[in-house]
Amino acid sequence: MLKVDNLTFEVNEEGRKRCLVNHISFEVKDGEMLVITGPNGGGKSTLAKVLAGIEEANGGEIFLDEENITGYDIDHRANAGIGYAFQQPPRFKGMTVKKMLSLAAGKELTEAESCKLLSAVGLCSADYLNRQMDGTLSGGEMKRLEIATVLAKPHKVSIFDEPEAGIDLWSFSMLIRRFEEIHKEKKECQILISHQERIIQMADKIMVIEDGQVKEYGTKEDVLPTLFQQKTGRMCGQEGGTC
Ligand SMILES: Nc1ncnc2c1ncn2[C@@H]1O[C@H](COP(=O)(O)OP(=O)(O)OP(=O)(O)O)[C@@H](O)[C@H]1O
Repeated sequence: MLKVDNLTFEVNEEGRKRCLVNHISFEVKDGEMLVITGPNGGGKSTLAKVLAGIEEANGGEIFLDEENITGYDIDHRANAGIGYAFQQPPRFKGMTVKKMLSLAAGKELTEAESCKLLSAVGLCSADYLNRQMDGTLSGGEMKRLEIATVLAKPHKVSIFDEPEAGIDLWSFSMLIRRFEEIHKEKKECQILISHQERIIQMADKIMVIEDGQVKEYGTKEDVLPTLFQQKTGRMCGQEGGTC
């Protein structure tokens, strides 16, 4: 189980503090899927980066199965069981897809295992296994490979930031199927950041984040009916304050 208590993260913008994650608390039980949604620039990716240890929280605590992981760096959190797929994945020159998948899995993968992973994200292994993870791959290909690296091994918590972004409809359907399979196994906590209705519909719980704050948080049954009717009244210059 992941438990997040009063998490805050602020940045200094030209001498002014701005709170991007403002006292956020929530929990995700084993087997549960939380979908985080909300307007652009609301703080969803920043929250994901703080959870993964890419950004360091200014306050609050994160527990993974009773273990306080707040002080852990990115490697330590990954070892503790947090898997994270970036919104815009980084490229690695000199690394093949096959090598990257094996590194992500923590063991040398067979051809069949790599193939299964690539199929889950709609890629044909014959075309990709020996490709370099570099600038020759398109944005959508990189995105799908990044997701495959998170799917390469079980995690206690898997975080996917806008998995739908830049992915064609056919690959998206394959991916949804894989998320549903993991969800049915009821072992991992899944956190999906998304604006996509089909993904939001899969959730057990939905959290809406705006201006770094939780605007709605509850079961799908509670949050979904009002979700698509909400309007945001945000004005220029109103975003964010201090934590
Ligand atoms: N390191 C940083 N320094 C300053 N501002 C930042 C930093 N990282 C993000 N921001 C700003 O914080 C706000 C939240 O960004 P974030 O990427 O978390 O939003 P988001 O909810 O994921 O948006 P989207 O739906 O567009 O992906 C944005 O206004 C962004 O420009």
